[in-house]
Amino acid sequence: MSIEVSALERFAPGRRKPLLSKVSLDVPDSAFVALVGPSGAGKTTLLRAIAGLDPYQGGTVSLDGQVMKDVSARAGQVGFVFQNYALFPHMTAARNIAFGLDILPAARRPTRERINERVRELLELMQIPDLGGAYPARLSGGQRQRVALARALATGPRVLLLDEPFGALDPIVRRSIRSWLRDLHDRLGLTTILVTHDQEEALDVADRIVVMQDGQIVQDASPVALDRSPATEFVMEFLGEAVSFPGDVRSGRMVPHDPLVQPFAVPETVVDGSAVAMIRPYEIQLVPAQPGQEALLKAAPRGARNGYRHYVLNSAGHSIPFFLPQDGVDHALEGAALDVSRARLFRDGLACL
Ligand SMILES: Nc1ncnc2c1ncn2[C@@H]1O[C@H](COP(=O)(O)OP(=O)(O)OP(=O)(O)O)[C@@H](O)[C@H]1O
Repeated sequence: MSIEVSALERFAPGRRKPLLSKVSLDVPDSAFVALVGPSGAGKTTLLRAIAGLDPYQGGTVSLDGQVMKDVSARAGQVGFVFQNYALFPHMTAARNIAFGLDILPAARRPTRERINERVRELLELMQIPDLGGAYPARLSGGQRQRVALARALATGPRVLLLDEPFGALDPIVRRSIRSWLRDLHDRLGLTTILVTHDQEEALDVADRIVVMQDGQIVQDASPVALDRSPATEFVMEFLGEAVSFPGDVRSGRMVPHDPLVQPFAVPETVVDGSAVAMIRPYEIQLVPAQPGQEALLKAAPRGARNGYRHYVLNSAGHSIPFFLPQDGVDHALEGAALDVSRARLFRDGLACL
């Protein structure tokens, strides 16, 4: 089921800035989208508006091209799991899962046998077949999240909205539950929007990442496109550690101010003027310094990871982290300069095209 959000606006009393300012978003059928952004960007506000849980003052939300007016219009089609959407503590896992079916009007409610069968199916699907009789207090965090997901899926929704559902889980459980969630999404043919604070989680699980800032969408792209071409300096920094090298573009070459960094070619379309090159530490490479160029003398080792050693050097007033393969490090450092030709270029905070 596709989701189309068009020019959505939400205002709050006593607040001048809109919580959502003309947000538009198209999520095709079967897509898995991660919604990321700093705290207060409007992610939860947008998700709740899509779910129909909060009012909005302008714009529309459509499912499969049908404009949805309120939460009842979405009933049964949209399942949601919110971080604070706790299980009912006085009900077993099975009754929690059945809840959405139990409260249906009599005419639409399946028989008791059919409901119990559906609960059994969902417990199987969640890989917790024996926990139907357990009360929430007895379940681990990961098991509770599976029950909450089962409850959201009980009515057979085609859209799943998840707001930080794994926030409280430890990193190992979190990693395994998210790949399981992705499998589930694929198997059930769902359309899923996941709000997460964890960039790695977003890049790992989603086929599209939507970055929000100040109640607006600043970029909507695949993980690969987002990494290769962040639209703004903010997006570049938000998605992971980045190092900035201010400099000048002159006739198709970027010349960083830092003397340790080699100039590099940029597309002819980038006009001359000041610019900032931004790069991930693992993309920085060492190359032999050109004759007459300042060369690296030393860098402080800072531990190792995955066969690479982490270094930090101080140059031109700021520290530059980078990684080198662990073999042959020492002679690679001496007399070297930094190659940052894999950097993205920005001007006034926006990507240079
Ligand atoms: N009902 C409301 N009335 C007034 N302000 C609100 C209301 N709901 C949210 N806000 C404000 O709107 C902004 C966006 O909040 P929202 O919860 O959507 O952000 P978020 O991106 O989900 O943040 P977080 O990552 O911290 O959960 C925040 O500044 C918040 O204080």
